[in-house]
Amino acid sequence: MRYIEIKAPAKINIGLKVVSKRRDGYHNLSTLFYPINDLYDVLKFELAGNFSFQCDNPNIPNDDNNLVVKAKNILEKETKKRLNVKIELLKNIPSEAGLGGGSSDAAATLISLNELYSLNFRYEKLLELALDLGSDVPFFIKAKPAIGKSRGEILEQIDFEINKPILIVNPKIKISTKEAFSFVKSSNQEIEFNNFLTNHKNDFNSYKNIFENDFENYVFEKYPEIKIIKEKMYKNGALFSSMSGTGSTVYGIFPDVQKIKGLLEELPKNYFTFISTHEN
Ligand SMILES: C[C@@](CO)(OP(=O)(O)O)[C@H](O)COP(=O)(O)OP(=O)(O)OC[C@H]1O[C@@H](n2ccc(N)nc2=O)[C@H](O)[C@@H]1O
Ligand SMILES: Nc1ncnc2c1ncn2[C@@H]1O[C@H](COP(=O)(O)OP(=O)(O)O)[C@@H](O)[C@H]1O
Repeated sequence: MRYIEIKAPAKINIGLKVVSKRRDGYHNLSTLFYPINDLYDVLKFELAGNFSFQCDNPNIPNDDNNLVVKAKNILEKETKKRLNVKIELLKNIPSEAGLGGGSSDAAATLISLNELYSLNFRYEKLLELALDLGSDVPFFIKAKPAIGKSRGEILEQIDFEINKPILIVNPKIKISTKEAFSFVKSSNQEIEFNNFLTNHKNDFNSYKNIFENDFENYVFEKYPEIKIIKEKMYKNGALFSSMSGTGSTVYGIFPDVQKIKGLLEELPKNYFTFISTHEN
């Protein structure tokens, strides 16, 4: 095999509690990661005479600071092999948006190069390498709905599917994850996902009582425009709405696409919007 093309999906966080601050500077989290399979970046890998990397979005780093290049470098260090590969990245997922785009690209690179070069790294080893690249990266190795603990690397996959359309709105406000963590207050509370979902899986209306995002307080106060998006989601019939990750993306689960169309009319035209109907 000389060529691999792969889709790197976005994620949303359904509930995101910052449980406690750790000695290593990171925070323990309690969240449910959910992949958005129909919103994805595309990565192309081709064996070549030397290494090259190209990204179609000029606002994303195209050097060693790109998580794709970092993932390639980590594999070179681990295997002590030069990986002469031509990589192309086509971005669709907004960045610094709480949708995990860069993390997903990094995971897709680990998976693809493992296959292309027959490196034979197993799932557990890939998870370890992924965590060195970022807290969100381990989830994307499988990209299946999972409860995340610790920094996000302790993953419990669960049988969970949202069978309703999800509207994703990004107001193009960039939020640094590091900055958001520096302002957030730890709650010392974990979300009891398994208990709750056993009885309320499809009862999206009841999610708002239990699935909170601890970053909303700080982010909504700094950028009231983001809070307004969530309010508009509910006003237009969302069953559940929340900010994803550290923002600025807000998503809403709706009973039908018709209600979403009404809301789209009300949103500024420069916003990024996407309706996920869960197709691949
Ligand atoms: C908050 C989450 C929730 O899914 O999503 P995003 O909003 O970024 O998408 C993630 O945990 C983000 O993961 P990721 O974007 O990989 O973060 P990292 O590169 O590991 O860390 C960036 C910075 O955020 C802080 N950080 C991150 C994760 C964590 N569990 N505790 C932290 O304190 C640290 O200050 C770190 O230096
Ligand atoms: N492949 C990539 N795609 C997007 N951002 C990247 C990538 N590689 C590195 N970055 C950097 O990572 C940061 C944001 O990553 P991203 O995953 O888009 O944010 P978030 O986790 O908030 O969704 C930005 O500072 C960006 O410059």
